[in-house]
Amino acid sequence: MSFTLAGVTRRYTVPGDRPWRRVVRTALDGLDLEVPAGRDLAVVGASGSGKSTLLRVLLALEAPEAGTVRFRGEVVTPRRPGALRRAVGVVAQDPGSSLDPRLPVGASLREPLECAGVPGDHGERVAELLDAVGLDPAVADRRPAAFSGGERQRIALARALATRPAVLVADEPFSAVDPTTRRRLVTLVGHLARASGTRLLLVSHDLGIAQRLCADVAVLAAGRVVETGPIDDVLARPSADATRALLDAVLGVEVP
Ligand SMILES: Nc1ncnc2c1ncn2[C@@H]1O[C@H](COP(=O)(O)OP(=O)(O)OP(=O)(O)O)[C@@H](O)[C@H]1O
Repeated sequence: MSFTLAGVTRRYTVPGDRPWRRVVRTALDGLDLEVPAGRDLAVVGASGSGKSTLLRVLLALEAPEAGTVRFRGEVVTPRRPGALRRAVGVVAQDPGSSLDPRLPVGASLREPLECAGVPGDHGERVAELLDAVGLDPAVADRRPAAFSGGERQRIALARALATRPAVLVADEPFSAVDPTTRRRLVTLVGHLARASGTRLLLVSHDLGIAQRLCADVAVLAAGRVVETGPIDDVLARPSADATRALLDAVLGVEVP
């Protein structure tokens, strides 16, 4: 996958406690991160640590105020995303945000193929994608409202994988579904990624899911990467307070 972020700072200016006041929030604070090719990375961290902002900057959807984002060695920006858009599929937390409620799901699956300029009417690929995520290809003419939350997330996953991207970026993709559906989706994502050779870049607050799907982890705190490495080692021997706090929250005990 091969992303390199160097000294990335992203700030937001928000209204303060008086109409004329403004407060600057530093979401990413000189963040450095190397995501090597051929590895699956989980980005974990407490709420507000900057995970979603990191994804938006890394996907060149937002420009940082300082620092650079490189994809396969090339600097990428919202105006010049280079090879990035084609190489990456994205699954959001809420499948509602990636599926147009007015479109039959077959059309939603066709869209990324058309945008990428893939020739043909894509009927076969749409059927293959629905089948791959465990849905009957005959449902292609139904609209998103006809599906459950878990099914919609499967369709969003199929859409993200439609163009056979090199990297699947997923922001808390399992948080809006019930535990049973979540387990099935986690297994499905792992299976599909392995089957298609797609690398995963997963944002999650669930360390168990992160460990199940990714070999590496980067722990974020206050807009910086405070610890990174093989996830089994990091979770067994955490060195950053933020990692210990995440483990405390999962285990319900203090990790020394
Ligand atoms: N569009 C925005 N406008 C204003 N502030 C923002 C915006 N996006 C993020 N922030 C602020 O930046 C900080 C980091 O937010 P971010 O959503 O990246 O964290 P997160 O780790 O993804 O949190 P969560 O796990 O709760 O989703 C927070 O203080 C947040 O309020």
